[in-house]
Formats: sequence, structure tokens, C-alpha cells
Amino acid sequence: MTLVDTPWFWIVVVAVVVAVAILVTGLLVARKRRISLDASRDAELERKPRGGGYTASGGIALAPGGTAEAEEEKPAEEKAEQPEPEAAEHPVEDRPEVDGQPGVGDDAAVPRDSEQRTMRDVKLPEPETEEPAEAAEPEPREEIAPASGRLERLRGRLAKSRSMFGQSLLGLLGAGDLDEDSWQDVEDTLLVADLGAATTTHIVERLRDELARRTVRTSAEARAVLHEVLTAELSTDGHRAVRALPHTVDGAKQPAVVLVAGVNGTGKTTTTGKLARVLVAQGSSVVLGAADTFRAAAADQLQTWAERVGAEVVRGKEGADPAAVAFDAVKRGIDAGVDAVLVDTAGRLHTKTGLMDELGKVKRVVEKQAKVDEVLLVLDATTGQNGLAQARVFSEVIDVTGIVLTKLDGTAKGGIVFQVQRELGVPVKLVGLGEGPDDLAPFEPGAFVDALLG
Ligand SMILES: Nc1nc2c(ncn2[C@@H]2O[C@H](COP(=O)(O)OP(=O)(O)OP(=O)(O)O)[C@@H](O)[C@H]2O)c(=O)[nH]1
Repeated sequence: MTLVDTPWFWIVVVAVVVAVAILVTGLLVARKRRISLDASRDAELERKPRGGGYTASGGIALAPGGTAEAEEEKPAEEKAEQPEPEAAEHPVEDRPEVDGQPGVGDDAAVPRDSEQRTMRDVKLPEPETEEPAEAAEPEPREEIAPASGRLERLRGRLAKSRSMFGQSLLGLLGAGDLDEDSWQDVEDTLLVADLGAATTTHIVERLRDELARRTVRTSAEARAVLHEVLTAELSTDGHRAVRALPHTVDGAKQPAVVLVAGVNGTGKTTTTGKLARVLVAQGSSVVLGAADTFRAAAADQLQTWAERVGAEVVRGKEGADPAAVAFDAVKRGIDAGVDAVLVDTAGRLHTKTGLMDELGKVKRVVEKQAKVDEVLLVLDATTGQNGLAQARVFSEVIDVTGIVLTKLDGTAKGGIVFQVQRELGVPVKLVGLGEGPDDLAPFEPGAFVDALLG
């Protein structure tokens, strides 16, 4: 009989199998318990905010998403007034761009922690109210001082020239017999007052002749001689009337067309406005053409002048062709049947040849529909010899028919009047004696000399 055949062998085998089974089961149970512990720790981490304690380099804190918590923090009254969700979304263009942040992606929206707009903050536009009927009524027209006798009324404005020129001459001539030194002083006085060499020589010769021929004993007699000589020096063959009244062409009324030209700043726009006032005061209807498209404010300035007297203005866009504006103004004047069209032209430096060509073009274009009746050259009396040089250039380009000498109130060199007229052979028609609307006077030699001598 072998060991296998014995019962004790099988009892030992069964016992070993059972023991191994118990051991394996125990090991499995122990492993399962260890995994459960690890899972609970992970779950604990999972409950912490993602990225909690982590700060990115750009300063962006990683925090749980969602908007519910933020909304709960707002006051109840604000919450109640929150608009519907779609209205609450701020369009990109609504983002207040004060922080320099880019408006891209999520960042294009207003940050949710920024100040919220509420209904209370929204300002509704005020409904547009109709202007009261009386406001639409035209401004009452200004009273315009009569043009006649203006030079006498404004004579005080020539005070600077009077003391420098008139009073000095009277002092010299009224002193009795004049020696060569005294005559030299007379000459110097005339030159300083801007009469120019040729005019000065001519006046001194005339004075010497007259004083030698007559017996002058009193200062009143000396004044009379001086008055006579100076007035005669200012006489001209050209007539001083400004051609600003309408005339008839082929049986139809045609407005007078007046071009006002000159270097910038001489007072063209002001003179155009002042002249319009004179014409309106005398019963004429006027259209003003704002052909100074170079200086933007010039058209506004002219418009203001026009509104004050109830005249119409034709203006173009800034930088428009001045010739086109002048053409339109004259056309408007003809169509409306007015008495005069005054065209204020651009006044830029005469040294720019192209600009002088432009002035010539303005005249040519205007003359396609109406003759230019008057070309007034505006000269600033305070600029002396430079003003005269300007005048020469202008008269080569356009036929100047009259001179307006402005700012005579601000200069001691009123003698420029004599020189301008002599050198250009064109009469001084108007003088500007101030910035006021009625400070434009017709030029009358006798009254002018009277004002100079005091
Ligand atoms: N004191 C004085 N100032 C004047 C007279 N005429 C014009 N002015 C002033 O001169 C300045 C220039 O006048 P404007 O009429 O604008 O001159 P403008 O020639 O049209 O000038 P631009 O449009 O630049 O070409 C303004 O301040 C006027 O008030 C005058 O007779 N006396």
C-alpha cells in the first residue's frame, strides 16, 4: 500500500488548499482597502477650487466659473432692475475703453466685476423741442449811419497823421520866412508821412511858388496855402464814385458787379461788409459772394456782415474754386434781380504768382456772364511802401478801378494816400477809419486835408 492510498495524505492536501485559498482572499481584501483610501483623498482635492492658490504670470486668478455667486452679491433692488439676459450682455462697443485692455474674445465683454450699468444710470435723450415761433423770425436789421458827411464825423480818427504831418507842417510854414533848413524840414516831414519822393518834391515846389507869390503873414494864411496845395495834389481825372448801382443790358436789369481784392489782412472782408451796409442804407439790394475760400473764417465773417443788413451770401465749400463761387454769386444776383453783387476775393501774398493768376481767373470767369464794373483794391495804410508794391502787382493782373485805403485811423502815415494815387493813377475811393461797421468813408480830398490839418 502506497502513501496516496492512505487517508492521511488526502486530509493534508485538502487542508493545504483551504489554507492557500484563505491567504489569497485575505490579500485581495487588504489591497481593495488601500485603493479606497487613495480615492477619498483625491475626492478631497477635487472639492478645492481648480487652480486654487495658483497664480498665473499675467495676474489672472483661476477661480470657479459661473455667474450665480456674483449676482447674489448685488443689492436686491439692483437685481430687480436688471434687464433681460440678452439686454444685459454689453456689446463690444459699449465697453468702457479706459483700461487699455484689448477687446478680443471673452475680454471683449465688460468684465463682470466692473461697475454694472443699471436702468437708473441710463440717460434718455431729451426729446427735441420745436423752436419757439418768434425765435425763427429774422433778426431786426441794424440802423446804419448815413454815408454822407462820414469823413467829417470821423476826422478825429486821423489824429495820428494830423499831429505827425499836418501840425508839423503848419508849425514850420506858420513860423514866417523859411530858410533852406526849414524847407529841408518840410521835405523830411512829408517823407516821414509816407508821401514818397516824387510827391514830396512836387508839393515842396508848389508850396515855395505859392508862398513867394502871395504875401503870407498869419498862420491862418499859411494853412490856407497848404490846404490848397495838398488838395490839388490829391485831385484826379478819375471819378471817385463806386460803381455799385444796377444798369440795363439788352433791356434787362443787370446788377453792378464789384470785386474786392487785396493782400490778406488788409481789410477786404470788412470793407465788403461795410460797403454792403452803405448800399443797403441807400435802398439797394445786395448779394455778397464769399470767394475767399482760402481762409475758412472769411465766409462766416461775411455771412455775419450780411445777416446784420439782411443781404444774401453765396458761399462755397472750404477750399472750393474761388472763381466758381464768384460765378455763382453773380448768377444768383442776376437771377434774384438785385442791385449789386459784391465779391470778396481771397487775399494771399502777391508774391505767389499762381495766386495772382487765380485772381485774374476770377475776373475772367465772372465776365462770362456779367461785366465787372468795379475792382476795388484794398490797401492797408499802415504797411507804407509795401502796400504800394502790392498795389503795383495787383494793377498789372486786374484793372484796378479804385483804391480803398484802410486802417488810416491806426497810422501816422496818412500821406500814403497821395503816393498811392499818384503812382497808380487810380483814385482813392474809400477810406477805412476804424473797425466799426460804419467806419468806412468816401474819400473827399478837401475834407481829408482839412482833417489832417486840424
Ligand atoms: N483799425 C482798423 N482796422 C480795420 C479796418 N479795416 C479792417 N480792419 C481790421 O483788419 C483786420 C483784418 O480785416 P479783414 O477784413 O479780415 O481782412 P481781409 O483782407 O479780408 O483778410 P483775409 O481774409 O485774411 O484776406 C480785422 O481785424 C479788421 O477789423 C480799418 O479801417 N481800421
